[in-house]
Amino acid sequence: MAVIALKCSDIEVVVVDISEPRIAAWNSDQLPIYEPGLDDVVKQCRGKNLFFSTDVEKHVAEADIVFVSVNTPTKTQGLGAGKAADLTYWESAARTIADVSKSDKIVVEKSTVPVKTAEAIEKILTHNSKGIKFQILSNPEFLAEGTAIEDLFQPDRVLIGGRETPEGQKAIQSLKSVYAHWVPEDRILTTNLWSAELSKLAANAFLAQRISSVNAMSALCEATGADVAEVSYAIGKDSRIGPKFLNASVGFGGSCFQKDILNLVYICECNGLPEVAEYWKQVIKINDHQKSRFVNRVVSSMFNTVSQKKIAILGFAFKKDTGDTRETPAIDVCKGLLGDKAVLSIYDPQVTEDQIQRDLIMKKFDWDHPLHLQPKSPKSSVKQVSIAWDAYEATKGAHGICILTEWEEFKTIDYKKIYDSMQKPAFVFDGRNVVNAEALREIGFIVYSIGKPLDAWLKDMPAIA
Ligand SMILES: NC(=O)c1ccc[n+]([C@@H]2O[C@H](COP(=O)([O-])OP(=O)(O)OC[C@H]3O[C@@H](n4cnc5c(N)ncnc54)[C@H](O)[C@@H]3O)[C@@H](O)[C@H]2O)c1
Ligand SMILES: O=c1ccn([C@@H]2O[C@H](COP(=O)(O)OP(=O)(O)O[C@H]3O[C@H](CO)[C@@H](O)[C@H](O)[C@H]3O)[C@@H](O)[C@H]2O)c(=O)[nH]1
Repeated sequence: MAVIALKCSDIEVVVVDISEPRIAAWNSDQLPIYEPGLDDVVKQCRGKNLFFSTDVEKHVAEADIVFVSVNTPTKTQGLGAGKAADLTYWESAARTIADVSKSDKIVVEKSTVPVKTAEAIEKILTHNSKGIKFQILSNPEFLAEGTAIEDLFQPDRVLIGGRETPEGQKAIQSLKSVYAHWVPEDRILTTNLWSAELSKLAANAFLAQRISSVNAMSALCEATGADVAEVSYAIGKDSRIGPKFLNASVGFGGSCFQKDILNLVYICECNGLPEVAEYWKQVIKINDHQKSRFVNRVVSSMFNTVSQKKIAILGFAFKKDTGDTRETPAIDVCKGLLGDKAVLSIYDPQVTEDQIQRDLIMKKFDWDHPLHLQPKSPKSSVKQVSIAWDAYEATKGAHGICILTEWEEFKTIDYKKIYDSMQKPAFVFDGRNVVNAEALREIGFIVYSIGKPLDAWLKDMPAIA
């Protein structure tokens, strides 16, 4: 919304949210999320044509176009628990729109939703409409965190789905004219509603599938002596495959991939397609396998026990350039190591202590609810976990280091200084392939890099899954 405000000075944008602390933060100098370039965009428009408010009803009533970007968590109870999208917040937003509207509106699905959600939303809106006309459009968001501003300034495509009626087509044109302020026309795709809704789930499923595919290969590389970076490079040269999104890792995280695939799996099951559902489920199974394979590698390399050993965790966010920890692989890796009684010292340049403690205690899927509905701070903290201010403090006296986020600073820290302060033998388990393994081996470290030929030490201590 901030980018729309920046690019369309003739449009007034009001962002409304039921969370008071969040809106207060958006109105302050300390924005509630870390995203490169965002501060600058907000500062340029806030108070001019970009406003943040908790007065949902007033601003919805006044708007011509309402973008609904509320959370769509995975259901934790009842029908479809663990898979289906929980549309409680969406339904509540739609009811608010229906209740407070006094003029015709375009309602845009910006949240990622199951296919056919627009049909349900239409029913809620028209049921209470008092003669007011609503047009529903699907306009899924494809930005990635960490590069959100770049992605929004120069999107590969903007996708708008709408009804095939004259009113639907007119609404599509209205939304298209917003993006046309800065996006070339040939990058604005228009489709029917269901294609737009499904394309979002399909895009994330394909992207996640690429990572699970390369991660599956990484296991085979370790077993055979192949190097996953060389394999990725070689296959990426095939223009049909392409070079992007082929980095092996400790596993994918983030608020979208797992949730959206589970949602896709559920939709397949509901449509009588169990084989298709099973196919997509494998993407998540491989991702879970990759995380537990990493934990097993750490434990087995360190004489099959990490009990009471200090392990430094470098990086907790789900990727670099964000403070977001939703579904970060670091949660499962840390829980796995804690299960083996390790003592963890965690450092991440953008994640707070409170957030890390909360993540290690929170139940699966609980993170995806509005802030004020989540537990405020952990009832108790995980005692074997401490948070460090930098990589040197985190690694002091440690037996091993796990690199779980690819922050640039982890490439340039002084590993000799770190080695000297650690217990010996000193281990580095690089879950993001960011370090120069050879240089670290020369210092004296035993190094494990995902999908790379194994040190003699590691070969002698196979990780049994
Ligand atoms: N984060 C991403 O990079 C990304 C990218 C593409 C799509 N999406 C999708 O966008 C949606 C939102 O994701 P997010 O990461 O911004 O989630 P989020 O949890 O950070 O934000 C959702 C906000 O909606 C507010 N909210 C809930 N119910 C409300 C209501 N009835 N009225 C007003 N506000 C309400 C919450 O308080 C919260 O601040 C999800 O469907 C997600 O899948 C997210
Ligand atoms: O080669 C790669 C690329 C990514 N990742 C990991 O995959 C996860 C997701 O990364 P990324 O897709 O870059 O970030 P997200 O912000 O989750 O963005 C995804 O999810 C968004 C929400 O739906 C979509 O809008 C974006 O298009 C889609 O890329 C992260 O843990 C990455 O570290 C890898 O392990 N290897």
